[in-house]
Amino acid sequence: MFKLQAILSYKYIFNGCNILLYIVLTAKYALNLISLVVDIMEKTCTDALPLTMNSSEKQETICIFGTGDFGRSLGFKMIQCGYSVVFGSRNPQMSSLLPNGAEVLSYSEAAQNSDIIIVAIHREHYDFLTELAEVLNGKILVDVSNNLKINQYPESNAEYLAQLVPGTRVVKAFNTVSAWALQSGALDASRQVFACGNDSKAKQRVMDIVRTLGLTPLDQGSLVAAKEIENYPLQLFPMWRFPIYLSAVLCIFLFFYCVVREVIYPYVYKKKDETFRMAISIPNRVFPIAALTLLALVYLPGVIAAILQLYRGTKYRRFPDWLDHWMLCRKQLGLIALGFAFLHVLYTLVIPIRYYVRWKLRNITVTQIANKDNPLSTSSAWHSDSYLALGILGFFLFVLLGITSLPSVSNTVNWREFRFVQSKLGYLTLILCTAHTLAYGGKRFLSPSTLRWCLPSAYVLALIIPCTMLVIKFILIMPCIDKTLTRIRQGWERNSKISSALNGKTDI
Ligand SMILES: Cc1cc2nc3c(=O)[nH]c(=O)nc-3n(C[C@H](O)[C@H](O)[C@H](O)COP(=O)(O)OP(=O)(O)OC[C@H]3O[C@@H](n4cnc5c(N)ncnc54)[C@H](O)[C@@H]3O)c2cc1C
Ligand SMILES: NC(=O)C1=CN([C@@H]2O[C@H](COP(=O)(O)OP(=O)(O)OC[C@H]3O[C@@H](n4cnc5c(N)ncnc54)[C@H](OP(=O)(O)O)[C@@H]3O)[C@@H](O)[C@H]2O)C=CC1
Ligand code: HEM
Ligand SMILES: [Fe+3]
Repeated sequence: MFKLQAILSYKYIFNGCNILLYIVLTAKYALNLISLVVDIMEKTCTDALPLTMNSSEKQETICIFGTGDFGRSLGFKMIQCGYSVVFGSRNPQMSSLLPNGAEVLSYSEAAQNSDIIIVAIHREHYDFLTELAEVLNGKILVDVSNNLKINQYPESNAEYLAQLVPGTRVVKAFNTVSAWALQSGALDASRQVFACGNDSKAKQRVMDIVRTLGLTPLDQGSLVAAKEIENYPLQLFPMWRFPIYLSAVLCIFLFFYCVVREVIYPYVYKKKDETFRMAISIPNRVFPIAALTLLALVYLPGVIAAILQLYRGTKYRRFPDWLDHWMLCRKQLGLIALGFAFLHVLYTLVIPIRYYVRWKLRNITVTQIANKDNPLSTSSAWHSDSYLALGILGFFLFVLLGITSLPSVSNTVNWREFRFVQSKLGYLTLILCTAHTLAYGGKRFLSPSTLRWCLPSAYVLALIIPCTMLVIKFILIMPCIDKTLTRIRQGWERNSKISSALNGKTDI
């Protein structure tokens, strides 16, 4: 008994010691943690110091020519960021519209105050700058101008400015940010500022200013790039145009195809009014078919490119323009396809609450009650469950592809991971969606009873491109062909081998 008590008290003491030790250790870790936090805070504070010092250092004077909308907005932003701003104007009186703290002088007086001059004037009014050539000599002129039309002038505005005042160093920048966004602070659109110029020091200084204003400079090279930069704000979704036209044409064609089969045909033969199908049934054919076809068209150019490379025996020859263009708008094609797949899923979700479907179900129930002998068909249950499961899995991967194409996500994965998702999982998505459609068709596939005016069911059309493409892809990944293709992609050339062999023969 005593022994037991002794053991127990020993155990308590031991436990007490353990707890004490635990408290001491916790306190020690807590102290360590606090000192670590203090360290980090001190470090952050000292790291923050140069920033505050920088802001006092950057009391640089910038001259802005033109007191119009853009000049004023840029001046406002620059003063906010700690620069001192001098405006050059035809009428140098201080207007209430100009930002507080700015100075307004005549153009030539203003130019003498800074070696960076932002020309916030329309190109049509640049002529007077030739008179200021002497004052402007050696200075950095920043051309911010835009045109009203793409390729409006033979040369870019920035190159024109450089020709007009040859002694200056012209840099193109800021044309992609709007006056409104600069002033309201709501830079929702784009923070990117494309910059180009022949003098790299001048370009770097302008890019430093861009950075200080909280924008992101993107170096586009020499002044030759100015034309492209000037066209950029005038373009309206250039990479989206072809995918949008293509999907519109596809949807219109499919819609009329289904109307002929499912509305006009029953009306002509059975005098039945089935026009209500145009609201949900037909769109729920058009959208999934368009989604599957567009998804196949995302992967088709890769297959065509591979065939071309195999045929040519080299990767060093350019693809035809149409293929290049097609390759470049695959992302947009894919995202439109994803949009259509979403529509298909939404239309599918409402199927059970449709009046027509409920009416049909009621009728089926009544007939079932009449002839009670209607056992569960396991094969039908398998059929419907399997095509639905394939659709759900396909849709899941489709959404995954869409998520990885968001810049915030794609920036966090490396190139190999991105290719894996986009290429490998992309093909898997295509296989699952094609299998979903094939399984949906089931035994009815190509059965003559489904033909109406010789037109097959719409989903048969949906399968043409994906199936053809998958068969070709399957052939391309056969080891013998894949090996040649991989060698070609690694730089091997068939002709150079033949020619070197020939050279070898002549040598002998
Ligand atoms: C929802 C959705 C979102 C998408 N988002 C994006 C996106 O954000 N960004 C994007 O780029 N695409 C996106 N796509 C499009 C598509 O997923 C990708 O373009 C995908 O990489 C295509 O895979 P692929 O295997 O056909 O082509 P790739 O892997 O690009 O190959 C195509 C062809 O390029 C050539 N090639 C490939 N590698 C080499 C090499 N090393 N040397 C020489 N030639 C080579 C070959 O000829 C090859 O056949 C999206 C698609 C969908 C459905
Ligand atoms: N507004 C915007 O959102 C953006 C504009 N830009 C570019 O910025 C430049 C200025 O645009 P914005 O401020 O909107 O235009 P505004 O018409 O509002 O201003 C232009 C300014 O140019 C000066 N100017 C000099 N000479 C002449 C002249 N002969 N006739 C008329 N004006 C003259 C004027 O200033 P003063 O009276 O003081 O002499 C005038 O206020 C343009 O090249 C434009 O393409 C670029 C990106 C966005
Ligand atoms: C959650 C995912 C999905 C579900 C639940 C689903 C469900 C369905 C259903 C119920 C049908 C039959 C529609 C009808 O009777 O008219 C159908 C057909 C079809 N689905 Fe899906 N689907 C899904 C995803 C997808 C995806 C991602 C694609 C392709 C990109 C796709 C392509 C098709 C096609 C082409 C048809 C045949 C259309 C027709 O001719 O009627 N589905 N799907
Ligand atoms: Fe395009």
